[in-house]
Amino acid sequence: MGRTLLRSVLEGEGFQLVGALEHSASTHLGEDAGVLAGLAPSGVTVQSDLGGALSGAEVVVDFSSPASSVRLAERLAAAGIGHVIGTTGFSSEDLSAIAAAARRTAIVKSGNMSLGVNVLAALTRKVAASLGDDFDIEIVEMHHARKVDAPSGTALLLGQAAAEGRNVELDARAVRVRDGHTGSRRAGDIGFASLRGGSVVGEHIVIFAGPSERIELVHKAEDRSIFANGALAAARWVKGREPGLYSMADVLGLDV
Ligand SMILES: NC(=O)C1=CN([C@@H]2O[C@H](COP(=O)(O)OP(=O)(O)OC[C@H]3O[C@@H](n4cnc5c(N)ncnc54)[C@H](OP(=O)(O)O)[C@@H]3O)[C@@H](O)[C@H]2O)C=CC1
Ligand SMILES: O=C(O)C1=N[C@H](C(=O)O)C[C@H](O)C1
Repeated sequence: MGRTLLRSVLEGEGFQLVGALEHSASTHLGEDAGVLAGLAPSGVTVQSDLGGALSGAEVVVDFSSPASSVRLAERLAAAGIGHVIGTTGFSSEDLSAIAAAARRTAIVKSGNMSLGVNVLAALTRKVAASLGDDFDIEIVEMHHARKVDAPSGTALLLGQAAAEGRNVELDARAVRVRDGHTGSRRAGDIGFASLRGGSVVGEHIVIFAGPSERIELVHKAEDRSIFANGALAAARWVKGREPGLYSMADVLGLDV
């Protein structure tokens, strides 16, 4: 995502790249960020020094790992710099740390930055609210072979929308893995299935399986630029906002 994001920043309008941060073992340290993204030199060098990378920054857009996003959230909160978090795979402790940071600075966090998925989440909430427990909700996701977390952040976001539509807690209803003699499906559960393979950018299906009929809501990402462009819309929106933890529905003004 770093390279995709660099291309969107450097080719788009209204943004100035002031820093590019990587982990300390990255083979890209010292490279020009523009060249790394396949563009003309940008004059910004990829570095692992947080203080250096943050110098002059108004907003940080962060697609990294849970541990680094939490560390970054704490640093940005102390500095009062806006934070856009696209990272997925957080533990509940990580989420609490991010919520605490959001008391001191504005954070937009979403498991999926695209317009399409956030509209899909709104639809999922509405369909879930319209149907009873005799419609079983299952969420299927497929991603490229190198994705490291499951279920995807998007699947969890869609599961959360379904749970809100049904007015239940996702944690109490989620079935994230099935294996062996599981027994029959419990009415009201929200199931997840994760597939990994090849170069799939990201596909999600929300299935409402009822007696003798089924509704399926589908999103297929075709290019990672949709995530980068959504993150930049969030960066523009979050700059100068009051501290708080915001979603892409807030950024996009979706009525959900
Ligand atoms: N909220 C959102 O909208 C999004 C969130 N994320 C999250 O951001 C974090 C960082 O993500 P990311 O930059 O991918 O992590 P990494 O930099 O760790 O990349 C993961 C690996 O997957 C490879 N890869 C990415 N896309 C594909 C594909 N379509 N086919 C085959 N290989 C692929 C990358 O290859 P290469 O280095 O060559 O690109 C890289 O080796 C993660 O937590 C991820 O879930 C990611 C995308 C959108
Ligand atoms: O790791 C990815 O690639 C993606 N991660 C996000 C997720 O976990 O849902 C968003 C997108 O689907 C791509």
